[in-house]
Amino acid sequence: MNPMELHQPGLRHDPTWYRTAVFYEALTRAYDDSTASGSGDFSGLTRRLDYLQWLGVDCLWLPPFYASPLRDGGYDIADYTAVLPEFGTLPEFTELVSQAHERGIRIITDLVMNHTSDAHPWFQASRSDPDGPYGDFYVWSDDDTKYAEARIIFVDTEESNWTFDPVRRQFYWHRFFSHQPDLNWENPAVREAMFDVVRFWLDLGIDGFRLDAVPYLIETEGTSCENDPATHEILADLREMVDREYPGRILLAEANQMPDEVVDYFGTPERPECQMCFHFPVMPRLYYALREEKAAPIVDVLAETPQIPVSGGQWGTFLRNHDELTLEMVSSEERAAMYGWYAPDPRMRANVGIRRRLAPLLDNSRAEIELINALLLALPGSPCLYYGDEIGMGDNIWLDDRDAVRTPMQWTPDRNAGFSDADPGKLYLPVVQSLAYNHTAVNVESQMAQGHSLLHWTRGMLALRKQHSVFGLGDFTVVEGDNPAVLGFTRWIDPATLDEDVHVVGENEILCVMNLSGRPQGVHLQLGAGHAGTELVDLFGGRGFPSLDEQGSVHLTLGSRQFFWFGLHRTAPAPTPDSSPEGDA
Ligand SMILES: OC[C@H]1O[C@H](O[C@H]2O[C@H](CO)[C@@H](O)[C@H](O)[C@H]2O)[C@H](O)[C@@H](O)[C@@H]1O
Ligand SMILES: [Ca+2]
Repeated sequence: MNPMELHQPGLRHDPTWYRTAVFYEALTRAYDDSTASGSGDFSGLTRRLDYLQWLGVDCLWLPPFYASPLRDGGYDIADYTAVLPEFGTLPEFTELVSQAHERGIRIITDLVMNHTSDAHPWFQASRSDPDGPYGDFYVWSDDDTKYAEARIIFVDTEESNWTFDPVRRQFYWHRFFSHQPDLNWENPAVREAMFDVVRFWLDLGIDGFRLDAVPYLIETEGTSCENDPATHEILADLREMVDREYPGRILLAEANQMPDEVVDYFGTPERPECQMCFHFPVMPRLYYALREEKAAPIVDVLAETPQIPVSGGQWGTFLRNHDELTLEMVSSEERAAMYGWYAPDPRMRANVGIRRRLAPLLDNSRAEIELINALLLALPGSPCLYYGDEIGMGDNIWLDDRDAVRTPMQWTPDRNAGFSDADPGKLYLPVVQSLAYNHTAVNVESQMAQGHSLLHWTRGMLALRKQHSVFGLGDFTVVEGDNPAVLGFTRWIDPATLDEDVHVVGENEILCVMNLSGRPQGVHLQLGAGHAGTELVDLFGGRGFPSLDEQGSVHLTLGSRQFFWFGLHRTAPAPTPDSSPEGDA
């Protein structure tokens, strides 16, 4: 058992907790202001833990809250082991961690390994004293011609990945903003310093890290400077250290890459890297499938996704986060279509993506919001919700950059949406005041009071998912159907094949059927003869569905954007995993 867990009364010993967990991303600054300063803080987050527990959140992901000039939402770190004073103190942070643990909620934080702020003392020392201990901490060059094949990521603001520093009279390398110099990971001292940062936070009891912008650690001439083999070596070394010194803590990769490249961030059985990787390619396909009214984009991207190469690995899935909805992982034709559907106003775009929240993206259609969430919860992976999307919060495209989607959480219909007691003019960003998403209409308190609100619906869905570990642990098989607008798939598991310490509850085989179209659809689904006579048991409590016939097929009718989740209760024993589930395919 992980010794830390002896001191964490609310946490159950569960080495693979992240495979069945629901994650929730909350910005400390945006969640709750306990001091009327105009900015959220740790104590504010702590007093909202009961809400998160009620909602069904298992793990809170906190983006950077470290000392920072805040020129990139805190991803520009000026001191890795100090917290931003406006967010509170280190003891207040550790209190947040222990209060979360008491409620059975784990906490992961962001680790920004690729770069620092230019205000970081390491950079200041590096630029002023090239021969000193930090002289080689960053990637310096006499000219700006190296690594010419590396793309620019922040295309809205940057023209080059090199910037001239007038103090050192050399160029420094940066994959993001010019105020975020890349660390030189070829230098062993950088690795030591960053591993110590990791130890510092793990010693405080956090449960792991989201590894920010992790493909860009190492640069090699003549390459894209992404996914370098030496970057993978660093990650494998990091995992080795964490497993040795802090067993049970997790690493989650933010590698915005194609399926065959992102999968490498799990590492290999001999050299594991991250237990989890965000699945960037699947996210835009969910939105694409909804507008094209076809299952194929989802089926295709999952078919292109290689098997996770290590045991115990898990995808992290999401609909939105604190960044733009990135369109880097779709083709230029798909991107053009998505801009047309989802970002008709150029103000809605940022870099290669769309800076809008979930509800406005879907025109506040409750049916579409429910359907895309049902996809998120049923497809392979552990889902990560973005704060405020559980109540259908809106965005503010008149704010700069990704601030559009980082406005204060809307708790009540009162002043400042119950987020802060400060003068409204003092808030770090204004509360959303648009007609459709005004905080007087969209807030937690009102939705708590309405049994059919999106908030109650979301909570119910998380609870249902939790009753069936197959959603987190199971395999995925597409079911053959005759209607391209309907996605059918099974999630299935053979508990006998799982390690003893993996705790399984609920159905072993679930059929999910989702109508991606805005019109009613009929579909004939073919599960195969091994499923002959199988009963369909609606997990939402509905009745009167036909059983599968002797060929293992069934005809279903779905309303506009409707979905079903059925337990499959076979009349004959399930085939062995090799032959299951049918092709039984
Ligand atoms: O620290 C710099 C940035 O790192 C993350 O960036 C990611 O977001 C980008 C879009 O905003 C994306 O294009 C890139 O592939 C990612 O690595 C972080 O999430 C950002 O907030 C941050 O600015
Ligand atoms: Ca780098």
